[in-house]
Amino acid sequence: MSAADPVAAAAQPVDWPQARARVHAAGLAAAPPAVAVPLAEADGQTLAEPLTTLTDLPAFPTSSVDGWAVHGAPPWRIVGQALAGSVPTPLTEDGTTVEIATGAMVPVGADGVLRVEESTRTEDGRVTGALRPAPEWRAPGEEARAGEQLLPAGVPVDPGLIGLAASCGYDSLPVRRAPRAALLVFGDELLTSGRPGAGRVRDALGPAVPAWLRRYGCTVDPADVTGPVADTLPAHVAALRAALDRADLVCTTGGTMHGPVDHLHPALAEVGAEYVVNTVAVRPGFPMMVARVVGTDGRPRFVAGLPGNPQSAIVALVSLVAPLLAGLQGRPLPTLPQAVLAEPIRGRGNYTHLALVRIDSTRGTAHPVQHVGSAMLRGLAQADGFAVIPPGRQGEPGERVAVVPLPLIFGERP
Ligand SMILES: Nc1nc2c(c(=O)[nH]1)N[C@H]1C(S)=C(S)[C@@H](COP(=O)(O)OP(=O)(O)OC[C@H]3O[C@@H](n4cnc5c(N)ncnc54)[C@H](O)[C@@H]3O)O[C@H]1N2
Ligand code: MOO
Repeated sequence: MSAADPVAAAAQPVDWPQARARVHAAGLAAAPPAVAVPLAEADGQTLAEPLTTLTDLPAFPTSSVDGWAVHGAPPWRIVGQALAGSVPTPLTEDGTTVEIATGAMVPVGADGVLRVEESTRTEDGRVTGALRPAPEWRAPGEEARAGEQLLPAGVPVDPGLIGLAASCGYDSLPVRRAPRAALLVFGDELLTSGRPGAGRVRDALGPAVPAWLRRYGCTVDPADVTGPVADTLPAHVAALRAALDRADLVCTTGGTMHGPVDHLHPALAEVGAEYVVNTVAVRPGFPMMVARVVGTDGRPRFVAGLPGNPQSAIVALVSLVAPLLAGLQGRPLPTLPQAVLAEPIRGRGNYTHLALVRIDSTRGTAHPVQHVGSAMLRGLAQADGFAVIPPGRQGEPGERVAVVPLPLIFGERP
């Protein structure tokens, strides 16, 4: 092996927390510039600048009830109407009122708004009743003052944020667009349909990884999922080049080791990739890696090598791909929730152990699941995430540990 041989560089696994921080920083450094997108297209993108309100919220004194805006002492003579959507004539004369609708601007000079159901009419058609002590309108700025920061940069744009942005005057938002990902599946032994047998297994990652990636906020076009790629170096290099032309992130599955038909590392060398992280001190999934490839346009792209064992591939997704994508979207490194272990979990020596668990969200406890071999997916399909058992430790019942969540929607698993 020469010093330039990427296999030689593979030697030292990086600590799991350090690997996460390193790929996140690499993603952040390569985050594309902000673009303005219409509100209706912003869901799932990432806010690139803090959201500050463009006006006071509310922007004008707003009646919160249907009733009467009054000036002076009762009874009040009706002098007009204030409907939502316009600027009402000021109330200047004592003993006058305008009928007002919920959401209408309260006229200048109003002392109060009387609810319609708490008002009566005098014989001569005037309005009377007792005002409640608390005002029945929303004061300008009671929710926020013009220029006030409502949310920081780096938060995901979701329907709640979109509604808030509309309410404070935005037509478009500065966002970092969702990264585009591609997937290359390596492994001649893989079947893409039918039942496994006779030495051949079903490709479990080609259908599943794009779905996981979309849940991390990526765009994955079905045309960008390729596989199985033939187990030759030229086929790997060609597939990698084609995918790098289209995608910000190319995930690969399998071939992360150095077996006779594992061509990932030599293919990375051919395309001029440099490792960000090459092998991580974590079990399962230690051969996971992330490399950067600078395109002819000068823009960096990333390759994430997920190990072929199916559970290990998902460990690599939650361990490295999630922080990398957070960085590429200008989001902070995801903080990990915690849970209390309900049962012991063995340690894995000098490696961090990521152990599949179900979370009981009412009790805040983490429960190990069965069928968790790195080649198995049965445990994963019932789990909410992975409990993190640090190197040199055992997970003891009652101990509070970090949990890396799978990107599931809260409450999605029964
Ligand atoms: N001599 C050693 N061999 C292996 C070691 C080791 O330390 N020394 N580590 C094992 C570990 S750990 C892992 S993880 C795997 C990683 O291997 P690769 O990333 O090179 O993956 P492959 O060899 O291509 O496949 C491994 C395994 O996974 C199955 N596979 C692959 N792709 C898929 C897929 N899309 N869907 C379903 N199953 C898939 C494949 O058939 C193999 O059984 O290396 C170990 N070896
Ligand atoms: O680390 Mo391997 O991923 O144990 O299966």
